[in-house]
Amino acid sequence: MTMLRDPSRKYNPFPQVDLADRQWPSRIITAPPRWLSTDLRDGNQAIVDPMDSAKKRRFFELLVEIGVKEIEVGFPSAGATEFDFIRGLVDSGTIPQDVVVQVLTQSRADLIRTSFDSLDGVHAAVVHMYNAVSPAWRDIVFRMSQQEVRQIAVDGAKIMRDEAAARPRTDWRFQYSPETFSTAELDFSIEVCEAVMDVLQPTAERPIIINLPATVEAATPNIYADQIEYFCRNLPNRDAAIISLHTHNDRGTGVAAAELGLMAGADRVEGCLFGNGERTGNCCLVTVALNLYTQGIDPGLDFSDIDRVIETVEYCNELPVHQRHPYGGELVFTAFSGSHQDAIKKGFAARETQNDEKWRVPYLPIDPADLGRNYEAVIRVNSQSGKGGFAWVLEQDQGLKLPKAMQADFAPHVQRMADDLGRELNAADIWQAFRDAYYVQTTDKHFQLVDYEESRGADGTRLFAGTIEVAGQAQRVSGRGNGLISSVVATLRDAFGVELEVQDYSEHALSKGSDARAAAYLECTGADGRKIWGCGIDEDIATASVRAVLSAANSALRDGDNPA
Ligand SMILES: CC(=O)SCCNC(=O)CCNC(=O)[C@H](O)C(C)(C)COP(=O)(O)OP(=O)(O)OC[C@H]1O[C@@H](n2cnc3c(N)ncnc32)[C@H](O)[C@@H]1OP(=O)(O)O
Ligand SMILES: CC(C)C(=O)C(=O)O
Repeated sequence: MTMLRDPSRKYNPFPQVDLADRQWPSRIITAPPRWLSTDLRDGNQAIVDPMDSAKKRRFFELLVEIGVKEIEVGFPSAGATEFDFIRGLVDSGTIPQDVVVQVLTQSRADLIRTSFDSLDGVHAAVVHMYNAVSPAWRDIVFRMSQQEVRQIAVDGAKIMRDEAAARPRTDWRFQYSPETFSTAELDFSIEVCEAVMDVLQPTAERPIIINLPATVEAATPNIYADQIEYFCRNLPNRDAAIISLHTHNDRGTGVAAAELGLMAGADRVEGCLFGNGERTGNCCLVTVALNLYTQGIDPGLDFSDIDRVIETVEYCNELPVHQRHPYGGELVFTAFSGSHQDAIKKGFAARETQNDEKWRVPYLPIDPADLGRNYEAVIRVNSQSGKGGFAWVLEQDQGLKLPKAMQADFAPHVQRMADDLGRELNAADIWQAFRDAYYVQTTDKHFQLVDYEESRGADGTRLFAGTIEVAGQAQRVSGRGNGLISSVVATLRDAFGVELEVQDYSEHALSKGSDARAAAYLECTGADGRKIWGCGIDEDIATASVRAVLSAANSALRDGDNPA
């Protein structure tokens, strides 16, 4: 069996919705929807080993902490694990008063009653009933006519109504899902929902939740939006219904469908954290919420410590959050490639001079710090990286702010290391490459400063007098110049024949790295006019500059200049 040359023999294009005057494309979302987490139900029913009570409890507590106010806690009639967890949650009295728990049931009398049993006594609860309504399910699963399928819903609604009335300790609310809504005839879905509403008699003050699932995502998200707008416009007594979305991700557009569905008039979104759920998963609540956040809308869900959320979700689901998952994935704020690194580094630098809070860092749609992520992982270095990459890492890790021209000088050292190792370079690798390239904080070098003193002559010139180890042999040397740096340059020239001409010098205080307080950078030309860079790091800024000259001398020697 292979892919068909003519797939139209097997698959039909999804029909358009007849809604020429659709309004949703020009609407914008200005407020967050109501959120329902179905992690403990749709998510849980789709994992290899469904959660035990301890895991469900841990997940429940996480959802409460994040700020989710509506939580589908399970499918109580599925078995003892589910029922006991829900009953235990209720009996423990730990469900916060502002949180409403929800359970799912097929529209079958015994299952509905078990569902009410599981929640009886809780302050407030939603019983969520479903039955499939679309042609394939009617024909294949139920082998029933439209009217018979409609009757399943009506019968179930009557049992819900009666069970609720018989258990007055709880504030019961109702939810109905015409399962497979997205592949059903719209007018039939409306007819079934209207029939359920006729039984349950919702009002604007006590509305029913009508949840419209894309049980299997079968079309582009604009079609789902059309379906939602059509449904909202044509449902009688619309004010008595909260319209809820429940999208799946079979075509990879579950989040888009939910967003367009909100534009089309829905009030509520069901989904799972990081998109767990049947098959390709449910709509990811984290993504929808943070998409709103990046548009300046407070989603009402708090992902300030997203790594802790991921840790719990991964533990409970026993599924990893993909490294590229929007907002949460380990790599989603990381740039390896040179041009991205360059732009991000400039973006962060611009923020330091910018005088407002507006986020404008290229390639980063959100400030990772808002999600509790630090900036260290924003730029990582491998063979695809550029100067901005290692410069960022050296600055973050060691506090070194390499002059731009020195970055270019150091780049081939990093590139060589990345190519040789054939893997990502971590901060320690880059620091090692830097120390090797500029003979910084290493004993493995030709010229090694042991000690020195500086004095001023009567004519204003400076005298450098010190001990320098040359290939392991200590030598007392001295030289005179207009300043400390030039006196060290003169010393190296007079004592060892090293020709260096200083072109540029810069220094800065260090906030990171061992005990060092200052870094000095020296740009020189060697005997043949070639550029040579030196770097010195020391607690004392003057000594750092002396070290920078020796660093340049060592580099000159390595690169074949001025054999001493
Ligand atoms: C889209 C969704 O995610 S819906 C949620 C799905 N989640 C789950 O199914 C997880 C929990 N489910 C379970 O543990 C089990 O399915 C149970 C305990 C609820 C029921 O188990 P069983 O009694 O063995 O029934 P099963 O699930 O196999 O369903 C088959 C029967 O239910 C009927 N049925 C299916 N859905 C519905 C419904 N919504 N309303 C009424 N009847 C239904 C089918 O037509 C079939 O009937 P048949 O045996 O006469 O052909
Ligand atoms: C029960 C319903 C809401 C469901 O999970 C689905 O259709 O995907």
